[in-house]
Amino acid sequence: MVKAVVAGASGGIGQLSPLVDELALYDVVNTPGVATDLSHISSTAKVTGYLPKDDGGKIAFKDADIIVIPAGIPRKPGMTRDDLFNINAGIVKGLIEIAAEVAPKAYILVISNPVNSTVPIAAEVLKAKGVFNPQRLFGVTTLDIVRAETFVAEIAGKKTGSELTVPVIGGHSGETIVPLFSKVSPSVTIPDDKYDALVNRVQFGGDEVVKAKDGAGSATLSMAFAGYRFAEKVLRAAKGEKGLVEPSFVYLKGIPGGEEIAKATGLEFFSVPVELGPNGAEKATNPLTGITEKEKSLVDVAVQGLKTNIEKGISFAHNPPQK
Ligand SMILES: NC(=O)C1=CN([C@@H]2O[C@H](COP(=O)(O)OP(=O)(O)OC[C@H]3O[C@@H](n4cnc5c(N)ncnc54)[C@H](O)[C@@H]3O)[C@@H](O)[C@H]2O)C=CC1
Ligand SMILES: O=C([O-])CC(=O)C(=O)O
Repeated sequence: MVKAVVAGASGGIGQLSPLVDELALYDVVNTPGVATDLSHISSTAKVTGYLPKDDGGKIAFKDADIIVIPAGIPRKPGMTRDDLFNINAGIVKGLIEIAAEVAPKAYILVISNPVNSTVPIAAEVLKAKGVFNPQRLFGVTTLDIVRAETFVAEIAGKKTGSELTVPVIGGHSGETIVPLFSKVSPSVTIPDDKYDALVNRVQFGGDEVVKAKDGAGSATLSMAFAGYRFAEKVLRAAKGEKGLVEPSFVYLKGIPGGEEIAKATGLEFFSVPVELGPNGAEKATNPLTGITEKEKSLVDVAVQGLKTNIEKGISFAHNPPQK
């Protein structure tokens, strides 16, 4: 039996249907409707919806195997992901507190932005409750990889991005997002005159959507695709499938292979390709070996931005503003 929880389930991203036996939806609004809607899909999953009243959060999260968190506000044009911090930091903190109490062994997938700060908040909350397992906490950066695959495929003349593996590392906002085109598999040649624009499009793909939606939010459908891809890999790996690798924003020191990346970057958190397995992130691969000079300078810029974002999250977790 696999129980999955989606917290923030009534939003644009939350309405996805993972491959699970039991799907508990939690949100501050609308979950009865979303749950009824999803329950009509001919899958084996039992779908239930919970609201905060009557301890709905705790009941929804209780003994979950995987908890996906897309709860919180999305961007509007002109905003950075960091502008979401003041509202979303508290939302993520509250949800992780529930997870720590009633589902301490769950794989936790944080989608809520700013991921560069919400994942450190989650780690600190779990540490304070004595249940932090770094191998089971993931910042979801898969949409950056999906975008990179799509945009590289366009330039490389491939039919679809799914023919390519494009590592994207670092964080999940603007210049903290670092695509490694030198490590695309199968390898591609990016013409020099297209390189900078391609990097920029991957780094600011989210802004492209925010602008086009013109006030109606940020990416939801492509994020649902990306979230599903990542969650499904975590679940397949949990069931014993081998060779499943996907980059994710993780706490490096708690994952085999992560220590050397933490040393090289001076950061505790960084998105790196992780090999998934029953324990969660079984191994982190050092993506920095053999990268080009251009990629090295992108990493340097990313590291600076990430340092600030990570510190902001950690400090919020220890000193949340008084209400
Ligand atoms: N990691 C990534 O690649 C991406 C992250 N995002 C982020 O995902 C988040 C959600 O985006 P959307 O679904 O478009 O927003 P949305 O506004 O459509 O949905 C968010 C949902 O969260 C719910 N919510 C608010 N407080 C809550 C709480 N305390 N507990 C449970 N649910 C709560 C809201 O009621 C709403 O239904 C945003 O922060 C957005 O920036 C969006 C796209 C990509
Ligand atoms: O751009 C945003 O705010 C949402 C997001 O994280 C993305 O689409 O990558």
